[in-house]
Amino acid sequence: MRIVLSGGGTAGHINPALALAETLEVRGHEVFFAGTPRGIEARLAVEAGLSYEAFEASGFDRAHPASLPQGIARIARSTKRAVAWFDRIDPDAVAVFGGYVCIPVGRAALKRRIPLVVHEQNSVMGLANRYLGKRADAVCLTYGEAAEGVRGLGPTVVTGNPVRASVLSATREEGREMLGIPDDALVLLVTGGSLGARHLNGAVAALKDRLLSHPSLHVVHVTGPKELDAVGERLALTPDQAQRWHLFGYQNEMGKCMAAADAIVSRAGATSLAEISARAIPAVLVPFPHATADHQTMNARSYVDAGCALCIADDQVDTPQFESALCRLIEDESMRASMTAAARGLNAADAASLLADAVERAAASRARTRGAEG
Ligand SMILES: CC(=O)N[C@H]1[C@@H](OP(=O)(O)OP(=O)(O)OC[C@H]2O[C@@H](n3ccc(=O)[nH]c3=O)[C@H](O)[C@@H]2O)O[C@H](CO)[C@@H](O)[C@@H]1O
Repeated sequence: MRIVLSGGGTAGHINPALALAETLEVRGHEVFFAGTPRGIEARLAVEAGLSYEAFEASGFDRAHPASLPQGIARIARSTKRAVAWFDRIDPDAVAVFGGYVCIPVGRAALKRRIPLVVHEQNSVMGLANRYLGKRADAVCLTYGEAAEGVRGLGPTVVTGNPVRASVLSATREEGREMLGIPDDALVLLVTGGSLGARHLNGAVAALKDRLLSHPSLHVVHVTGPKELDAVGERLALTPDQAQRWHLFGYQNEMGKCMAAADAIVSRAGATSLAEISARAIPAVLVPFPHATADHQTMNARSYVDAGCALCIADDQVDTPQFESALCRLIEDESMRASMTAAARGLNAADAASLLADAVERAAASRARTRGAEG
């Protein structure tokens, strides 16, 4: 079958689509990716070897009211182009993962009666997914609660959030070799998600001396592409300290970094959480407080309730509460062991497979319709 995947804006929407693409390709399907011309998806999907088609799409910027008619006109043009593209490649199903680019791609699927599957990573549905989900053949969820209170959604199924093979299969040895970190060191990974988190970066940097007072600790600090220089300046690492504080802007080998880590400090983006639980890494989570409907705090809840993470509110990261949570994570080996045990199995290990099943079911309904028409 020929399947089109679409998602854009941040890696949190894109990487689950890439994980699904891996499974669909193993099952013998041909996969295409539709994203924007300049978004991060253009790089990630092409690096993953997928055939890429670009469509302009943008949201509404409240500070610039003129962006609304411009955005609507752009979506109308892109929908028309996506319809023409579908007429050429004749896909059996379209699966969308969130981000504005999904609106023209999803609308084109509906116009051409191509089965549409929506995947929502978060505990609260995003705008594009909510809009398309009402007419979708299947709405696949990571958290069942995401459908609560959303009227008129298509049939829902909880699949979990698919994790890429590179994250699942990386080994601790590979990770440590890539980072140049000895086997007996304790490794703390710090990440603010694909865009980075300035506040969290600053709070961790402020604890530099405290953290490095642990003689065996190495910090792998993935700052976000735009934050690297500022964090570097703030840390002002001496050559000796730089041996144990490994700084990256965007890390292409996140799977290896996770495999190398004994503990993690992270925002609570849904895709990061799926990866953290798939690798069962003890975590301190600091949800981004301004995410739509505070969905990161809700994403984090099940991990905290299950006992595999501590959660610190963003406005507490400059207080002793954050410092003591971090020190506990590093120093309390038995707490880490019980967090690891609790994390195993929290995110459905078969999420990619369940989602691929849902896409295949939707695609098969089109094949049946074609058969009946023929
Ligand atoms: C500010 C905001 O609204 N963020 C949203 C965005 O976050 P964001 O894009 O940050 O998404 P996540 O934190 O969930 O996932 C980040 C993904 O990027 C990868 N990665 C990250 C950094 C890096 O240097 N290299 C790398 O490969 C991670 O391994 C992971 O696969 O999408 C998520 C999933 O819909 C939402 O839950 C988040 O709320």
